[in-house]
Amino acid sequence: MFTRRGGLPLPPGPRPLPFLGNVLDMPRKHEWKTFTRWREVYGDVTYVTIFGRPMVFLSSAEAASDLLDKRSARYSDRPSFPLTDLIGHNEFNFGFMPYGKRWQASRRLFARRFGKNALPESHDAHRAAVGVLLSNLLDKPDEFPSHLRLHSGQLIMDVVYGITVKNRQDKWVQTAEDVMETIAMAVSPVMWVVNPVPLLQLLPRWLGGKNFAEQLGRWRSDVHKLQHVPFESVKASVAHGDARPSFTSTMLQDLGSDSGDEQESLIRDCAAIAYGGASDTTVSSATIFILAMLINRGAQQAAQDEIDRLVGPHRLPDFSDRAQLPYVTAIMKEVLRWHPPAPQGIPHLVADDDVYRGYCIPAGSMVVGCVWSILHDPAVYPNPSAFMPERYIVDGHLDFSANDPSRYAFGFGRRICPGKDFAEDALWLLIARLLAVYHFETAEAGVPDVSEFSSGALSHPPPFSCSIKPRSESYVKLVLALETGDT
Ligand code: HEM
Repeated sequence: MFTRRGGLPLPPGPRPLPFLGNVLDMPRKHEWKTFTRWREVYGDVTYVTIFGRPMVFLSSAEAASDLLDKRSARYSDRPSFPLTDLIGHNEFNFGFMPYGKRWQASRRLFARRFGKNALPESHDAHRAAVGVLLSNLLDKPDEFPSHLRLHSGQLIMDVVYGITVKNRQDKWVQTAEDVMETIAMAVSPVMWVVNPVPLLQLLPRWLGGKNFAEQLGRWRSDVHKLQHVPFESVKASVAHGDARPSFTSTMLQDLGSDSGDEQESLIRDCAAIAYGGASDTTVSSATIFILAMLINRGAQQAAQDEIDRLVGPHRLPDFSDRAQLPYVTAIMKEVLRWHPPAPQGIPHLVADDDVYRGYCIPAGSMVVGCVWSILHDPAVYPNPSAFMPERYIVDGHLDFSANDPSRYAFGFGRRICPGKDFAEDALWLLIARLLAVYHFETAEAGVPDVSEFSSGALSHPPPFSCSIKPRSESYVKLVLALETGDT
């Protein structure tokens, strides 16, 4: 099982086959379950190879933090993903760029709108998007999955481009959803090292062969549209002097007249990536929240009691109430832990040979922080499969200093999600306001099978139905007043 390299053993892992390596050991679905099982069998640092390419799986907080956080200078590169590269993401998407100057410049620019200090600039957009969500739920509660998608599309289009999205059929939302679906597939573990394109091109057309080349062309064209079309529209508005405030318009206005195309393309690319990073993750976490409320009715009631005591029925909870609503915040944290939307994060790449606990970590290894396994470690989160917000409440106070799920759910080191605090704001307001206004109850079909979350880079709960009813007439009036702007 151990192969020596530079005199040191490689970390343990499943026995590889000649040439193929561990290709047959790689999971095809519910990857997080396999990675957690590997922890039980081989320990929290597991080594596999696929066609000679080394991969290291870190499945404890200690191992992930030792390498990806504390040695981040060495562990912050990205492997290339064959399909994302073919679609063109490596050319503009800093999430897939190698560690380097363009990546650093992108992160700096991104932080100007999505960093902690800039968060209040987006609060009105959060309130507006949640307002539309509350109102849509009043009209057509059964269509909540579609309303959640609209909420995330509206929020991010508003913040990034100042564009008002009216419905899910909106062309911007459609394009972004298509692009995101492709990314999620292209970055899923089965695609980490296998390039499916040459194989698929060899197939006859009736088996998807030539169609796949056409499909690739469509994907590239979607990416191009997402990257250029909304940006060009904002650029034109800035030139006319009638642009709405947004990440893109502010950054373009701040550009000096002598700044070149390079700076402008950086703004354009960061804007497109913000949409990509935010849309599906926000939908997934919001849907997981609703599912959790069906499963743990006690948690729903406890949060509503807390809101009733502090806020009452004549206004909606707001960001200024956050410190006084610890149970609502605990629910938000537990949503991120119970089923993290990105269960195995995005793999990093180690630039040079390294040594950890006496093992050699070879240069060029793909290094995966197993987010789900870490957040389901029973030593840190007892009874990990239960949805238990009270695990963050100590002596009546919110305390997640020892077990904050956000330390892992958003990835690691210098690559940690740059939208982390924005995402928490979005999820917190959505949870606080939905719980204030609505009761969530199991529909006739019953509670869905929670083991059936979708596989891949971004994971969603299985489709489920749910009964959503206003908690009182006074909340109905509040929501109707939001519709008329009469608040
Ligand atoms: C619940 C919501 C979210 C979750 C769970 C999440 C999770 C993650 C994870 C696990 C990574 C990989 C980090 C790593 O490589 O170690 C990541 C990267 C990234 N996320 Fe998020 N994210 C969320 C929301 C957002 C939002 C709202 C934005 C934009 C506003 C965003 C933008 C990005 C970008 C641009 C990257 C690439 C960073 C890089 O490679 O340097 N994410 N996210």
